This record gives sequence, C-alpha cells and structure tokens, in this order.
Amino acid sequence: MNDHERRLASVVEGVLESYRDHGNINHIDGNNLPARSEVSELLDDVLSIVFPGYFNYEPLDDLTVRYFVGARCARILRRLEQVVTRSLAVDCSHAGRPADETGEAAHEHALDLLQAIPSIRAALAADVQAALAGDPAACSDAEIIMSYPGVTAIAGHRIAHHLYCRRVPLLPRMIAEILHSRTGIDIHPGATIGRSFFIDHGTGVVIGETSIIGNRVKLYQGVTLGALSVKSREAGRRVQRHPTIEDDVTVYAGATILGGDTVIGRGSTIGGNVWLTRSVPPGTTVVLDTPSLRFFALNGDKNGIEKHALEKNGDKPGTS
Ligand SMILES: CC(=O)OC[C@H](N)C(=O)O
Repeated sequence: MNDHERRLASVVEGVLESYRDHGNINHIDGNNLPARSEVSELLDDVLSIVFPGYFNYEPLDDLTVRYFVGARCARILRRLEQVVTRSLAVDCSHAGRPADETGEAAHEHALDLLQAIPSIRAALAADVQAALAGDPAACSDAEIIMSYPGVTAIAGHRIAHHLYCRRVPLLPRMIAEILHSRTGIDIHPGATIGRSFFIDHGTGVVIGETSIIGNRVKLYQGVTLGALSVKSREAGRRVQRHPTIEDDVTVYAGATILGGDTVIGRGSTIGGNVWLTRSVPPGTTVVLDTPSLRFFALNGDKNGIEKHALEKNGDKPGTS
C-alpha cells in the first residue's frame, strides 16, 4: 500500500467508525428508500391527470385524453406501488416488523389514490375559482394553474393529505417538502384544509400538522399557523398544536397565529404582521398598530378599527 492508499483506507475506516457511533442517521438495512427524484416525477404524473393538458407537451382532445389518462394511470400505479412499498418498509424496519406484506398494501394505497382523483379535482376546481375570484391580478384559470405557487401547493397538499389520512408513512411528507422547495410554501400533509382555499403570493407560508382551516379562507405570504411551544413527540401527537381558522377568514402577510386552542372565528380578518396566541370571536378584525406595537382587536366594529388603524398608520391594515 502506498501512502495515498493508506490515507484513503484510513478515511474509509473513519467514516465507518462514525456509522457505528451515530447509527440514527444511517440507512444500511438493505431496503431501498423512495428516491426524492422519483417522488418528484410521480407527483408531476399525478398533477398531469389532475390538470389535464396543462403540464404535458402533447395536445389533448376528446379522443386522445382517454389514452393519455389510461397510460398515465398505469404509470402512476406502478410508480406509486414502488414508492409506497419502500415507505412502508421504512416503517416496518423502525418498528422491527417484517416487511413481507408491504407490496399488497402498497397496491391498495396506489389504487385508492387514483380512485380519489375525481374528488381531489372537485376540491381543486373550487380552489382555482377562489384564486380567480380573490385576486384582481389573476386573468384566467390557465394563468392560475400554471403560475400560482399557492395553487401548486394546495394541489400537492390535497394529494399528500389523502395519503397521510390513510397512514402512508414518509411519502406524504416527501411530497410536502418537494412542494415546499418548489413554491416556498410549507404545508404539513396532516393539515386539514376546507373548500375554496387560496394562498396569494405564498412565499414563506407555514401551515402546521394539526391546523384546521375552514372554507373560503385566504392567506397571504409569510403567514404562519404554528404551535405555541415545542412539545415532545409523544405529548405533541395526542393534542392539537396548531390553530383553527374558521370559514371566510382572511389572514394578511406575515401574521403569526399560534396554538392548538387558538380559534379565529368565522369572517374575521387578521392584519399584516399580527402575532396572535389567543382566540378571537367571529367577525373580528385584528390589526397591528405599528407605531406603538399594540394590538387592536374589536369585535364587530370592523369600520371603527380600520379607521383607527388608518389614522394611526396612515396606511391600510394588512398588505396584499
Ligand atoms: C408549524 C409549527 O409551528 O411547527 C412546530 C412543530 N414542527 C410542530 O409541529 O409542533
């Protein structure tokens, strides 16, 4: 062995020793993990049948769409089976269970997701409509579907949430993080989100695992629906850690709403940069009085509070 080879051998020994010392970040049990790139491609395949014609080069018409959907469904089924099998195997290995029945379970999960596409599409049709109705800058469905990060995020979320609710491990979170890196919007797949949901702009939005969001809710960039304190995994899993946002609420840019007991009552408006850790009743407008950093929360006096904020700040509450 020359000096170069000796040094290389010693480097390898050092790395192997670190594997023995820090086993929690090794995956050396012989099972393949789902690759991030294949999950990303799988997500694109699903999106291509959810929004047909928008994300594929071949033009579709009444005749070709049937063959397109057939071919894509077959490919999604095969790819999903593979990644779900591997995801289930990771869970089995953590729990010390044999992974012998994962293939059959994966087949069921894959079929189940494909069967859910029509209902996922129904929800997304309402989300796209909410974007068109809620943003004067939006010109068409095509513009929204092809360019709005909020719509990409909610589309992927509705797919990931379906898998999460059926207890598919790992994969829903991988989908969520792929969407996070594509859009800047971080929605945990566990979050429950109602109909006609719209995130405008979107960068920096964080929606935690146990958040519950009602119908016709609109969020702007930088909104956090977060946990009030970090709990241990065991304690945290049993309780709601993130807020409930009731129907018809708008939350403006940069607002932070925290805690599992925090309920934003229906029809409320939460202004830009507000920090909120307690509930507000229906119809409340909460704005940050910037000069003195005090909150104004008035129930049912939307005009009064907005006027006050205008007088104080010389600007509109919230930003868009
Ligand atoms: C969004 C958020 O506050 O997350 C905090 C932590 N990851 C939890 O889920 O409790």
